[in-house]
Amino acid sequence: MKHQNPTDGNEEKEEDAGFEELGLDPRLTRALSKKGIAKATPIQREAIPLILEGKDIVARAKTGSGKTFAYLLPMLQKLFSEGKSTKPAPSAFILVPTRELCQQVCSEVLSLLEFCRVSLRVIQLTASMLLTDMKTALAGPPDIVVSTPACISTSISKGVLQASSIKDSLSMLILDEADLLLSYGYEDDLKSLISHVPRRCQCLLMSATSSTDVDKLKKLVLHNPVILTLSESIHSKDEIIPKNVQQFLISCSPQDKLLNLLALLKLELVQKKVLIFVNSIDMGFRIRLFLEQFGIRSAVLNAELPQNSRLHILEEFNAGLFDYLIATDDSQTKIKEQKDKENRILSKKSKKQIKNKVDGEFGVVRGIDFKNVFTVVNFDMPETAAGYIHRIGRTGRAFNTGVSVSLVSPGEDEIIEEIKSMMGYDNQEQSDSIIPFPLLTKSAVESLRYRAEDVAKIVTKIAVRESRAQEIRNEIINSDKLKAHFDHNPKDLELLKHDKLLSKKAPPSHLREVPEYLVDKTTKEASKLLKLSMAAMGIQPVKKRPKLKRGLGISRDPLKTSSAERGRKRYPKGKKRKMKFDEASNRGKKGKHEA
Ligand SMILES: Nc1ncnc2c1ncn2[C@@H]1O[C@H](COP(=O)(O)OP(=O)(O)OP(=O)(O)O)[C@@H](O)[C@H]1O
Repeated sequence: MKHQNPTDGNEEKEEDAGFEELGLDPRLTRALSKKGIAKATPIQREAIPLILEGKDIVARAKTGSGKTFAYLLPMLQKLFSEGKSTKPAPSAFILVPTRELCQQVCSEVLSLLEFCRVSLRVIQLTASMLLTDMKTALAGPPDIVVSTPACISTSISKGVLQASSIKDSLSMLILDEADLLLSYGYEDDLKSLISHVPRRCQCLLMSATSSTDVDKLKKLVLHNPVILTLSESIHSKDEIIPKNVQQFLISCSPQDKLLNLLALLKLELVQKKVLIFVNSIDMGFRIRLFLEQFGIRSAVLNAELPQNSRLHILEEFNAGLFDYLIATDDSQTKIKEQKDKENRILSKKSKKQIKNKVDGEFGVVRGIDFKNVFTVVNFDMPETAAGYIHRIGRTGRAFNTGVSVSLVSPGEDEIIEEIKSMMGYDNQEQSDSIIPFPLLTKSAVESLRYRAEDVAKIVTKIAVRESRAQEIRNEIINSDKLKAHFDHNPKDLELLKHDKLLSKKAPPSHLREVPEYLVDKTTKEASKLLKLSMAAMGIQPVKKRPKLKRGLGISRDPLKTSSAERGRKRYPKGKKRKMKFDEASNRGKKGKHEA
């Protein structure tokens, strides 16, 4: 096992290495330049020549560093040179932990093949496929299969893929997000597949974080691999997180997280597009309902949605059709809950009756290439340091910059310490690596407290549950429409809006804008500074979305209340009573009262 570090002195020359110097086929370099990709990233500079030489490699590089192309390009070149395959089984397997990643990698391969005008066939396998669909997909056979380990082992156990043919045909096996493959419970699937992998097969292991699982996989799959570490020092923080991601935190109570999130977004103190991570689907819907009362539209990406709805939401968000996406990163909790539930239910019902509501292959953190996300917000802190790294790795990808803001409540402090020590921040000079967010002042937060607390009160558990059920109904209908529609119009993104209003009543318009008098001078300056710095970096502010359609209520400016409202009975100061939805929404019309 060899460790490879960039040691030679001609780093500068290498820095500008184009793809031609790496020995890539001109069809591939032309394809990359058509995609506007000219300069190789460090992981690509190191990995591509070694893979072209036929070496097994373990590539550990930070999130967003281009690992996908680092293995796709040499893999395609190898298959190009093998020529049209007459083999009885696929030549290459790319194994990934989630269905979303399958889709993403498969579309990357398709796009490269299209540009190269090479007629290799790539397919993806997912757990929701019927056996007949699997048979159809694997007929031929295809040259490249992108799949989760579970689907490959199912197709072998069901005889759709012959183990003997794999032994004769497989020339490349790639495990992407390798450390997650085992923690997602794919160990048995991998072991059953690996027993059929021929010795001559070239195996690649890619991940941004290392773990004992990766070590386990190395022993299982690789032969005398080259271990690629791509950082100046083992403990450099850049090793796993791009240095172009500025990491901030806001300490607040769990109850004030919605208020702080509202202040960040409403006072425009963070740059769009914004990806908000939560640990549960309920919290995702609570945030969505809360924000839409203030005219901030979003979508919730979660495991309950039909798969093509999830993919369509990702495509719409990447296409910039909406600016805020709430992603439920419940990978750890979901698997644990599912196992607990199955164990509890098993005593009463047989396993086969368990309807698995939640898609076990769902995952929106690892490897998903969200386009142009400038800000990642950890509304709930992740359960592991690796989870944090992959979440904030959704921004600052390739050569872009990004910002992460974590809302940390007193019970979440230790995960911050765990993260700092994992990233080698424990020594003093690096203790400022995750710093308090400087643009949000206490007065700015307090200025929105009344409104936020009023609205938060009406976003009850029942409202969340109802909207969650409503969303499922909408998306199942959409999903059927989507399926039919996409068959005929694959490129159409306009068909469905996933960020449409979820509340039963149209939000009151006065909550949409923050009145001038509520925003202190410092905050105004900060917001202006942010816009100027983005403009200086050539990042256009995301265009304003068209105003929300007027609901049943007539929207009016809170400061110009009607005579009837001016005469409305005012409650003596301090006298609180249970507000209903409409009164809470009218509260803003008292204008000065809030200041
Ligand atoms: N050489 C390059 N120059 C510019 N952009 C690139 C280059 N290589 C890849 N990219 C782009 O960078 C983004 C991130 O690439 P990729 O998803 O492969 O990163 P990754 O290392 O796999 O990230 P993760 O750890 O999240 O899986 C993608 O949008 C990709 O198209």
